[in-house]
Amino acid sequence: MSDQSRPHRTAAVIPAAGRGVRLGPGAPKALRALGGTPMLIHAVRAMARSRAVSLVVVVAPSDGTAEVRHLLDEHALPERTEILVVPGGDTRQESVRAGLDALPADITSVLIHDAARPLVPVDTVDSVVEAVRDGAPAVVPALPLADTVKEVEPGAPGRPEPVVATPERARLRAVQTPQGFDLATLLRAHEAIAVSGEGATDDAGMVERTGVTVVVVPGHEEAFKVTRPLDLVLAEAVLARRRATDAY
Ligand SMILES: Nc1ccn([C@@H]2O[C@H](COP(=O)(O)OP(=O)(O)OP(=O)(O)O)[C@@H](O)[C@H]2O)c(=O)n1
Ligand SMILES: C[C@](O)(CO)[C@H](O)COP(=O)(O)O
Repeated sequence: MSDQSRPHRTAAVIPAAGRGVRLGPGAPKALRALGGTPMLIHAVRAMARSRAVSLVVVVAPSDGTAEVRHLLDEHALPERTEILVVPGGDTRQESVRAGLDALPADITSVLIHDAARPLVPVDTVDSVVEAVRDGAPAVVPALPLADTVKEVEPGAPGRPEPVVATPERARLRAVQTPQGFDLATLLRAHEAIAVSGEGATDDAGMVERTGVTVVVVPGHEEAFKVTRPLDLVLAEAVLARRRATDAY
């Protein structure tokens, strides 16, 4: 359980050090444009829109910290939000760890948010923060699945893969970010996983392995991850619709 006696201060860590291989050749994914603005700037604004977030740590490509600092300086961001930039690592897990290491001592809870999810609405961010502040040590936004999922036995490349199981779809959720944590809980998970040397595809998965219960709050369709070229087409369409209908 989180320490309820300390005053809350929430930070967001944005891992943005990936190359974006699945998106295709070009600049690191977080620096590519969405509606004329780098995806990372959208992601920082998405975190800063939450009144609960007073610090954002951007984890930049290790050879791109100066470029990222420059980008942040030239785009409008709320003045009440402090922004730090640190260099990332070779894996998402290492990049998140670099962001956590930069947090000041008064931070009690943290959001980990993919730069690759630039359009997450503030209500989703706030509901994650609220659940953590209410005492949940680990919270993920998630949506039910539309497709049926099969577990397969991976075989040789190009060969059909045998199905070994069909998990009950109604019990499955597709997990998004920001994922919210009591900071001490997430740090313990990172330390435990670093020792065992195992990788993990999200932070909540690491916390689960330490025996802590992770809870789910509703995610949002527009919090999807820009991973492949078609995702960028969809993100452009969502952004254009927002700009036509909101003061975005
Ligand atoms: N070494 C890494 C790898 C990933 N990330 C970040 O983790 C988030 C989720 O990763 P993903 O969408 O897989 O991004 P990439 O690793 O850039 O994509 P790909 O796997 O296609 O190269 C992204 O914001 C990415 O920048 C990171 O900070 N450091
Ligand atoms: C953290 C995540 O976005 C949750 O769905 C996802 O696991 C990241 O995976 P990636 O392969 O690093 O994009």
